[in-house]
Formats: sequence, structure tokens, C-alpha cells
Amino acid sequence: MAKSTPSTPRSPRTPALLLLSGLLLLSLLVQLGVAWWARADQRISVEQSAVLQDALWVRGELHAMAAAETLWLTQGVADPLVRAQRKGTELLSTAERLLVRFEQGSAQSGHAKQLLALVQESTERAQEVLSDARQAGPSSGTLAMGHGLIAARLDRLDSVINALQSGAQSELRALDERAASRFLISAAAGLASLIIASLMLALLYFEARSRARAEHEQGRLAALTEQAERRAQKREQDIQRLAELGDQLRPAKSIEDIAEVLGATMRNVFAQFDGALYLQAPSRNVVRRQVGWGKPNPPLEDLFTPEDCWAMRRGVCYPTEPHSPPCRHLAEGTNPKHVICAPLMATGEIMGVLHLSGSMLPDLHERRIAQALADQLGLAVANLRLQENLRVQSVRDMATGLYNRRYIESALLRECLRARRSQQTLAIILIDLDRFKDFNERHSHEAGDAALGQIGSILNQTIRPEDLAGRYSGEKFMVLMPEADLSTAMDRAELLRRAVRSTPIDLHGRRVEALTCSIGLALFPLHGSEPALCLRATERALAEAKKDGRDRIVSAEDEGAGKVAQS
Ligand SMILES: Nc1nc2c(ncn2[C@@H]2O[C@H](COP(=O)(O)OP(=O)(O)OP(=O)(O)O)[C@@H](O)[C@H]2O)c(=O)[nH]1
Repeated sequence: MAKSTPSTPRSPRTPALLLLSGLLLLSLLVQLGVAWWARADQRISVEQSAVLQDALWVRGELHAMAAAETLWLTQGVADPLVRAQRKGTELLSTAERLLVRFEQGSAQSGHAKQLLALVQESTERAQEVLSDARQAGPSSGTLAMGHGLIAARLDRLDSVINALQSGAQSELRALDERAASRFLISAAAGLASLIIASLMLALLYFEARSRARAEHEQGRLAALTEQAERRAQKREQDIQRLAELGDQLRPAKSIEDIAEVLGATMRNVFAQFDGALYLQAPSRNVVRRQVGWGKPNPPLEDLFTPEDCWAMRRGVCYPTEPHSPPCRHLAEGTNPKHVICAPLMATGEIMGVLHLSGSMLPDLHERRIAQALADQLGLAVANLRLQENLRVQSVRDMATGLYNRRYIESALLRECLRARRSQQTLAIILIDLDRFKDFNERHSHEAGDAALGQIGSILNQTIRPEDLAGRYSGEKFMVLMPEADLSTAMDRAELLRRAVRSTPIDLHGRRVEALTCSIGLALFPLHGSEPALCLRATERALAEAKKDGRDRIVSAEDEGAGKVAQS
């Protein structure tokens, strides 16, 4: 059977995990954006600091230049102004650099332009002052004018620098505010990432746990499926064995054959169970163990009455329910729930019980198989009994219960051969009822039948166990006595004769006169070297007994010598 590979089921947490992954990505992107933003702001902050630094440097240098100019004007010292003037190029490039840092048209750009103009003006002025000085030296007029110009220029310079400073500082303040917002956004995004990551971890944990559970469950289901498959396989095998059991039981000729076949089957089908097959005796008052298997502990009973077993009383597999009252034949210590009693039934008759006992509660399949087995056994036992009946019927005479003519004739031949082989004798006795025709006429033919039956019983009870008695013809009987000598045979014949004549015939409770019989007797091989010859000698002796007046015994030895025994 092809097994389909189970597809991994989509977890209900997958959409949530996907959503959380998206959110985590988003929050990471936000953090990345914030970092990028912070980097840009940092660049601006560095620039603004540089602006402040440059502006202050320019201011310092221009103030120094103004001081040098004043020194020249007041004291005629030119060196500081020369040194200050030499820095003119550097001051110009710094002022230009400041200018390019600002967006054109912005307020700071305007301030930078003013600063650049002031730098140009200051440097040009210093140049002019120096060239004047070289020519004429400072005069009181230029001094007064120079003081005024320097003061005005420094005022403008301070105002421009202050404007630049406050612009840069407000920019830095804005940066600080943005940094605070950024911190909040970053913290929120970080917290969100943390929460999302925790959620994802929790989801992954639950996912892993449910996956592990699912795998465990899958494993459990696989084990259950395997178990179910094994059970189904065992069931198929059991059914197969049941069918085979039927075939094996069919040719059984005895209970021993059935027991042998059953023992082998039980070891395979009910390996976990001990048990026994019980059959009901013909008397129907006792059930006897025929075969057992396993090592039942406690041991099973050998014998019990049919009333002790609920299965036999009710004709159903027992116990029908876990709480059914236990059978009385169970040995002490047996758990009644672990037992199966399956009745053996055929043609509506209960013939016995198949008893099983194990260490576990039997399941429905085991109970069904036990009953199916019991049914097969019932049929086999019924078949055996039928065969036995047929065999009995084929050798027995139904009216008298003695062997029939065919059997007694073949027994005569067989016993003669055996006697010859063992050089022993065989006594042949023929018994014929006297005036039986009259008895029939007096009491009816049915009464004659009843009389024949009673004569049969007398014969059966009077002969030795090793002797054979049969109905030879209508009212004639034959008794064979292996290894008997003449005197023993005569004694037995006499016993028979007396038993017949002393037993009144019972006709359904009404007793009528006893019958008598005439008996002829011969000894093989003494009175005939062949069975037929000896039989003929016996018949002649019987005829002699009839002729001599009946109710007597004549042996072939005495044939023609008159009666031998008569009361
Ligand atoms: N009721 C009954 N009668 C039987 C049976 N078999 C034979 N008989 C009768 O037995 C009688 C035998 O009669 P006979 O051969 O004349 O012999 P008998 O009357 O016994 O007389 P003797 O043998 O000469 O003493 C016949 O009437 C048969 O009908 C039987 O199975 N049942």
C-alpha cells in the first residue's frame, strides 16, 4: 500500500510572523533613517561650529587689525599693522568660505556677505593706511578720522558677527531640538523593535513548541497507525488460520486429532492466552477437558457441570459484558474479565466450550475469533459424533443393540483366523428363541420387537467383555467366545439359556411370560476346520436342540447324542 507523504500544515502563526517581520523591518528602517538624519545634522552642527569659529577668528583678526591701525595712527608703530595686513588674504578666504557655506538669499548669507565686505574694507583700509604712512606719516586729521572709521567699522563688524553667531546658534538650537525628537523617534523605534523582536521570539518559541508537539503527535499517530496495521495484519492472519483450521479439522477422525490441530492453531492465534477445550459427556451432566495449552495459572479445572459455565447455559460467548457474573468453573484467582468462554454449538446443540484465559482484557476481535473457532470446533465435534453414530449404526443392530449380522459374520471369520494363528479355540454359539411366532401372535409384533431388545440386553450383560454377541437373523443370535474351551462355552451358554428363561418380558410396564431359547454350540477348529464348516456344525447342533424339544443346549460334540442342558 503506497503511503502518502503528509504535507507540513501552514501554521496559523505564519501571517502574524510575516506581519511582525514587516514591522521589525520598518522599525529598523526608521532607526536607519534617524541615524542618517543624525549624521546629516551632525554635519550641519560641525559646519555651524566652524562658522562660529571662523566668524570669531575673523572678528579677532579684524579687531587686531583695527588695534594695529590705531597704534599706527596714535604712536606711528607700523609693524603690528604690517603683520595684521599680511593676514588679509587668509581673512578674505575665510570670509569667502563662510559665504559659500550659506544658502544664497538666506539671512546668514547676507551676514556673510557683509562680513566679507568688512574684511575687504578692513584690509583695503590697512593697505591704504600703510601706503599713506610710508609717504607722509600719520597726521592729526587722519588720526581723528581714522578713530571714527575704525570705531564704526568695528561696530558693524560686531553687529555682523553677532548676527552670524545668533544665526549659527539658532541653527544649533534647532539641531538640538531635532536631536531630541530624533532621540524620541529612535527610542520609540528601538522600543518597538524590542517589542516586535520579543513578540517574534515568543511566536517563534510557540511555533517551535507547537511544531514539536505536532511532530510528537505525528509520531504518536504513526505509531498508532503502525499498531493498527499490525493488528489488521494479525486479523487477516487469524482469519486465514481459521479457514485453514476448518480444512484441517475436516479429516479429523478422533478427538485426539481435533486436539492436535487445535493446539497448533491456538499457539499462533491466541499466543497470549492459555486455555482448554471442554466437551460435554454423552450423559450431558458433565463437561470434561479434552485438551489444554499454555501454562494456565491457576490451573484449569478438568471437570465441571454444564451449569457451571454461563456460555454453555446461555449459548453465547461469555462474559458478554465486563461486569457479567463469572462462570463457576473458573479456578480461584482467575480474573473473570480476562477470560473468554465460547460455546461449541452445532445443529442447535451445545457440545462443549472453548475456554481461554489471559493476562489482559480480550478485545472484540479476540472474542469474535474465539467464537468462530468454537463454531468450527462445534462442527468438527458434531461431524465426529455423526461419523461415530454412523459407524455404530453400520455394525450394530438397532433393535437389540447387538452387532448386526454382517459384523458378526466378519467377526466370525476374523476370530477363526486369529484362533488358527494363535492355535487357540473359538467357541461359536447360536441361540434361537423358541416359538417366537406364537409370542408375536399372542402379544403383537411390537411386543416381539420389545422382547428382542430385552434378549439383546440379557446377552450383552451375560457374555464376557472379550466375547462378541450379534443378531444373526430374525430371532437368532450368535455369540463368539475367543480362546474358550468346550466346557467354558457350555457354561456360558447355560447361563444365557437360564437368563432368558428366567427373565419375564416387560411390555411397557406389563410383564408377560419369559421366552426360552435353544442353543447350538461348536468349537473351532475342533468341529470344523474352516469357519463355514464350523458354523454349519453349530447350526446342526441348534437344529438338534430344536428337534430335541427346545430350551436346551446341544454342542457339535454331542450332536446326535441328545440334549446337553435343560432345566
Ligand atoms: N417381532 C418380530 N418378530 C420377528 C422378527 N424377526 C423374525 N420374527 C418372527 O420370528 C418368527 C420365527 O418363526 P419361526 O421361524 O417359525 O420360528 P419359531 O416360531 O420361533 O419356532 P421355533 O424356532 O421352531 O421354535 C417369525 O414369525 C418372524 O416373523 C423381528 O424382528 N420382530
